[in-house]
Amino acid sequence: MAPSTADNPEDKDVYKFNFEKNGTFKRQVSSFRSWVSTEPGARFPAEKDRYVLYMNRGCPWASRANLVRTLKGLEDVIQMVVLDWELFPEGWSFTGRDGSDEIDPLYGFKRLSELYFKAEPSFSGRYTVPVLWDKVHETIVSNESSEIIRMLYSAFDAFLPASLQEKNKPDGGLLPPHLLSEIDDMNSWVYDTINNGVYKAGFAANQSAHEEAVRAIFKSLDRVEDILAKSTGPYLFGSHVTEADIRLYPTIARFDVAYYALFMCNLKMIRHDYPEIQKWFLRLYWDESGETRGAFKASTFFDAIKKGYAQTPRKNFLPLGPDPDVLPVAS
Ligand SMILES: N[C@@H](CCC(=O)N[C@@H](CS)C(=O)NCC(=O)O)C(=O)O
Repeated sequence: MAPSTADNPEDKDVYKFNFEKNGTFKRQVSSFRSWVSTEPGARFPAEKDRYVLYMNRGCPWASRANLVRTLKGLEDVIQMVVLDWELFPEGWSFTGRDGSDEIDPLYGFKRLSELYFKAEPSFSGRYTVPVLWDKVHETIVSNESSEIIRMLYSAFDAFLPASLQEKNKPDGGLLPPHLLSEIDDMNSWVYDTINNGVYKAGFAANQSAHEEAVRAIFKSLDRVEDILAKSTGPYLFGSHVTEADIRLYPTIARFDVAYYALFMCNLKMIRHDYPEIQKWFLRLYWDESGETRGAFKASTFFDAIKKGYAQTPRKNFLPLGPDPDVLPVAS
């Protein structure tokens, strides 16, 4: 039987978040932080058919992991399991709805929490996606998407054709060593004010925390717009897709369809107000070339995104946007 939905999302324990003193939403720090490695003797060696990515099509953090799995062509190397888009009171679940898995194919579980308890019987944190699972040690390697994606860039390259291996890619691949510190710098403000910023806006405990988050989002989107306008190529760091594009993309894909209305990030829309970001987004979404092979579109599920965010609790914030409230008469 499919798990039941709480009538009022506010009643769900899963939506009882932690906040800073000023009311800013505080995300849990991920607790499984091991790495798949090609080093001899590694506890989690890079092997084909050994690891499983548990994901959810609405979640931007899980989607970035799915995106990199597809971008790298790892579909036959790393198994993927899809949970329902709805966050039930018991957490992420297997229902078979909308293309998700009916039941956990490994252990017959109905909830993601069961996997967490299999890995660590005393686990007391949140049952988040994505999860990278090791079928040999029967445990979670990592539940931190920023680290999972870095594992996927090159650890499994031995199982891929030469053209998909990072060492053969022009300009150093998805995380070029010469751009590492610049990409890390960008990741840090993009995470704080955009990727996680939208959650700070939507899940703020009070109006002023909401407003602070919304203003920070648009300040950073202006900054991204400027970076793209000055870029020497179509992407954030020039002619090739890098981690910076990968980490920005899931939030931009969700912006107009979910965050604008449902998290009240409504000072501006990407499609109408940010021409450079819109051009960048459409290029990535529709690209079928050898550079991405359709991976961005293939990892974007608007139906699950809308349904997933529509079931999150609404707060009665006073909307900041649109800005201005009314446009001048057209001349
Ligand atoms: N830092 C984590 C965050 C993952 C995360 O918060 N995922 C959300 C879904 S978008 C989740 O699973 N939430 C369930 C919960 O908090 O109970 C990552 O990037 O992997």
